[in-house]
Amino acid sequence: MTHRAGFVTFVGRPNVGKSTLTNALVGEKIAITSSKPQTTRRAIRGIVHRPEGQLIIVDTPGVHRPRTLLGERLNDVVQTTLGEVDVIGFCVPAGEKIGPGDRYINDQLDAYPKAKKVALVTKVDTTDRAAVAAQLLAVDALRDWSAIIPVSALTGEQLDVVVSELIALMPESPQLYPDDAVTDEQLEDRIAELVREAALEGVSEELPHSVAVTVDDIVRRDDKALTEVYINLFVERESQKGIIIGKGGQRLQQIGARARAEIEPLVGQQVYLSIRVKLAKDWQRDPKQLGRLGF
Ligand SMILES: Nc1nc2c(ncn2[C@@H]2O[C@H](COP(=O)(O)OP(=O)(O)OP(=O)(O)O)[C@@H](O)[C@H]2O)c(=O)[nH]1
Repeated sequence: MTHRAGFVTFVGRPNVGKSTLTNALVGEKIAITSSKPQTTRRAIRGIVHRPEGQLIIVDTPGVHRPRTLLGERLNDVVQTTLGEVDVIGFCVPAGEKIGPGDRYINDQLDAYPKAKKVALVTKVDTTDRAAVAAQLLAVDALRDWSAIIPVSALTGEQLDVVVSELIALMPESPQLYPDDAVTDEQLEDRIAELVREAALEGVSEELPHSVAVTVDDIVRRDDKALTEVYINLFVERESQKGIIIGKGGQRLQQIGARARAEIEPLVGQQVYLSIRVKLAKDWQRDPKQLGRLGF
């Protein structure tokens, strides 16, 4: 049997379900998701193993018109990734009409002639069969795709088809990662992302973009089965500190509890989580601060 392996990335407007699809295919949460657009900030790699091949999924930020330096850097991440992958999966939700944003991204794909292009009609569970069929036709008219696949990351419908079609498009290659690898993300980065995800839940539209999280220190205690995790959570304005912390520190406590529940299985033991909320004034527009925060 020929073994195939290679890289795929999903592109599409913010919020079309790229990260959720990545997690569903990998079978483990490696990318955080939220109902707020533009949650993903870095290229994250998830790995899918099958006897016939290996897929390395590079999850990228959604493409959008940049309004800040952070926005520009996120678009750069996408451009670099697109130039390096074997297959590009263009995502459009089943229940939303194809608009200028989708067309803009589709046009951009011409700049990457080496990559094979697949269309994924996502979130098919949100609409009926007739609407899905209509969307498949609309997507077909955009370009000559190597495949067009309807899928739901939520119900799992057609996930196996996505995997086998993508592997079939990969070059012949031995395994690129060991059998047990699900991601090449560092533990520290995964922890920071889980805290950011917890912080994004239940906040208003504007705040999510202002939140950045770094891990200060991870200490595995010798005297007991406990890992201490020290987190810095940055906001851009003094007023945002109050929103994150909440009355009597209540919101911050909830954020900590939610994040801890996800971090403990990753670390494999009980976690003490300390989150310090700090001000990094206008960090999204400041090159020096962006650098310090890892962008
Ligand atoms: N019903 C349904 N909802 C979905 C599905 N996939 C994703 N969603 C929801 O759509 C929203 C956005 O999903 P994400 O995976 O964060 O979208 P994204 O494209 O990665 O977004 P960015 O990181 O902003 O680019 C979340 O609220 C998901 O729960 C699906 O198959 N069915």
